Amino acid sequence: MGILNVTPDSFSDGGRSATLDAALRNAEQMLIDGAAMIDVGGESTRPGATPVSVDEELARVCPVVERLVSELGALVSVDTSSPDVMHEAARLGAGMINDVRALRREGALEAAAASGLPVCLMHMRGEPDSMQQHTDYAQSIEDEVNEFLATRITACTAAGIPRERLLLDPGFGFGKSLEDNLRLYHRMAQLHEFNLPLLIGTSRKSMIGNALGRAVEDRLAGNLALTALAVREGARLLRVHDVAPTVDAVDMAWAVLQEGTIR
Ligand SMILES: Nc1nc2[nH]c(S[C@@H](C(=O)O)c3ccccc3)nc2c(=O)[nH]1
Repeated sequence: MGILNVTPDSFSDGGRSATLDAALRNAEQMLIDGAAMIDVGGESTRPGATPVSVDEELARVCPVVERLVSELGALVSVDTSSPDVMHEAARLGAGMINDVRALRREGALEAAAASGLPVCLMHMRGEPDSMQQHTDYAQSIEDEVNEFLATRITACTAAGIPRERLLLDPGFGFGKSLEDNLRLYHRMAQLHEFNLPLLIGTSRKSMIGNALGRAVEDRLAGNLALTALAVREGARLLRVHDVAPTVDAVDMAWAVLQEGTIR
């Protein structure tokens, strides 16, 4: 899963059309490099970021989703917590909803159910602008994550979203300390008890920066190590910025795990 940020702070030049063309070129390259899916996010979940209005998020996301689908025939996931954005993106041909708030926003369960799309449920404690204050957990991090995801799966099935449409994501970096992230990564296979596909997102995140003392632009090697481990632990989707190197890391790990077969 290639990450496509369409927040203005992810493009130095600002300007919507420049952003749109740049986004499409970026997405096309990720597809050429082997991405199975493009994740389009219009709300920067940066801690402390000012919340984006729904209209602004729609203005950023919808033109990109529409062109990715119509011009590139891409499988697009939309990284949003907003019911309106879910609805519009599904209408424009998005193939998956990726919600870092696991459909907890008012109306999100209903919008996701109505969309008929697969949904990735991710664990986050609190809200992006407060999550890093709450990194002390009463119970173990892995039990906190499992319990949370179990409740969200129940909420989804109760809202008419069949569990076969769900994917799970432990939410690395969302309200978690380095120790939490490493411990959770080591126990990732515990999530297989739900028998649902796992999506893992660690690309360029501070867990790599903190573990290695690397700036955000120097975290690729760290994430390739994590990628190989995630493949071994049975993860099925890896949400990354650097698609080409990640495809090699996945293929190499897969060749070992499948004893010599390579795609
Ligand atoms: N499913 C799934 N969706 C995701 N969206 C993101 S945004 C994150 C980033 O660093 O990309 C981020 C966090 C904080 C600020 C900016 C960007 N992370 C994930 C993830 O780990 N899993």
